[in-house]
Amino acid sequence: MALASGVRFAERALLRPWALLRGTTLGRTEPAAGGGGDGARRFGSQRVLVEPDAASGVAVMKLRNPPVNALSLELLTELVISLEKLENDKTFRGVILTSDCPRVFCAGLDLTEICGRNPAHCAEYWKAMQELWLRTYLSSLVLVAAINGACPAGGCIIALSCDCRVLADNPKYRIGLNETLLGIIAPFWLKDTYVNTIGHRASEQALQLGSLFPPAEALQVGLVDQVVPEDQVQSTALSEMARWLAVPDHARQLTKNMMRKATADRLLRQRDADTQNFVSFVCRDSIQKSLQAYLEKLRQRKG
Ligand SMILES: CCCCCC/C=C\CC(=O)SCCNC(=O)CCNC(=O)[C@H](O)C(C)(C)COP(=O)(O)OP(=O)(O)OC[C@H]1O[C@@H](n2cnc3c(N)ncnc32)[C@H](O)[C@@H]1OP(=O)(O)O
Repeated sequence: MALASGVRFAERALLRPWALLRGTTLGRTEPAAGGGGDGARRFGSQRVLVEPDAASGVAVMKLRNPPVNALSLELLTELVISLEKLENDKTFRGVILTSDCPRVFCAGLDLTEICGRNPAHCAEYWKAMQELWLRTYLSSLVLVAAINGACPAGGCIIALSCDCRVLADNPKYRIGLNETLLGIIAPFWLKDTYVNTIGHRASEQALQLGSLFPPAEALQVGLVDQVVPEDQVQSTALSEMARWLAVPDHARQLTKNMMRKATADRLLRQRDADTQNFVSFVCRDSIQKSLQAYLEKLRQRKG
C-alpha cells in the first residue's frame, strides 16, 4: 500500500518532457578517460557530463556550462533528461552532482534568461526550473552534492534538493539564498526547502538578509553536512554515498518520499499560479531594472 502510493506520487512528479532542446546534443556516448567496458562509458549532453560506474551503481554528473554554470534553459533541460535517464536505468542507485567549471558549482538562475525577455519565455524558463527542482527533490536515487565552488541562489537550491552536501573548504565558495540582494524574492518552495534544511528561524534571518555563508558557517547552520579540503570533496562524496547506499532502497526511498512529499505537493498543486506569479513579478519594469543593474555590476567587477 505504502509502496503503491509512493510509486503513484513519483509518477505524478514525472511531468511532461519538453521539446525545447535548442542546441543540445543529448544521448552522446563516449569512452571515459582510461577506457573500459560499458561501466566506464560516459554519456550526457553538451552541458551535462555523466560518468557512470555500473559496478558501484553510482554516476557522477558534472555541470559544464562555462563560465559559471548559470542555469540556462538548455542546462535545466539537459539536467532533467540526464537524471531521468539514470533513474530509468536500474543499474544506478546514486548520483554525485558536481561542477566541471573551476571555482563555481552553479551561479543560479541565468539572469540573461529573465532580463529583457518576453513573458512567454520567462514562463517557459520558470517551468523548467520547477521541473528540475521536482525531479531532484523527489528523486528515487541517492543524490550527493559535491560542491566544488560558489553556490548561490538557484545553485544552492539544487544542492539542497540533494540528500547530502559536501562543500570544499574555500572561503570564496559561499552558499545560500541571496535573492533579496538582487531585489527578488525566493518563491515559497525555495523557502520551504530552506526551512526543511536549516529550520525556521535560521531561514527567516538568512532569507531576509540574503546571506551567503562561507564553509564553516554553512556547516554550523546545517546548510551542508561536511566541509573538507578541496582535493577531498569527491572522495568524501563517494564515502557519503556508500553510507546512504548501505540502506535498502525501498525503505530509504519511501522514507524520503514521506519526508518530502508535502513540500513537493504544495508546488504541484500551485504550479501554474507560481509560474504566473514569477512572470508578472520579473516582468515588472522596476524588477527588470534591478536585474539589469545586478548583471551589469557582475560584468564590471572583473579582475
Ligand atoms: C518571484 C521571483 C522569483 C525569483 C526566483 C529566484 C530563484 C533563484 C534566484 C537566482 O538564482 S538569481 C541568480 C543569483 N546568482 C548570483 O547572485 C550569482 C552571481 N554571480 C556571482 O556572484 C559570480 O559570478 C560567481 C558565481 C561567484 C563567480 O564569480 P567569478 O568571479 O568566477 O565569475 P564572474 O566574473 O563574476 O562571472 C563570469 C561571467 O558570468 C556572468 N554571470 C555570473 N553569474 C551569472 C548569472 N547568474 N546569470 C548570468 N550570467 C552570470 C558574469 O556576468 C560574467 O559575464 P561576462 O562579464 O564574462 O560576460
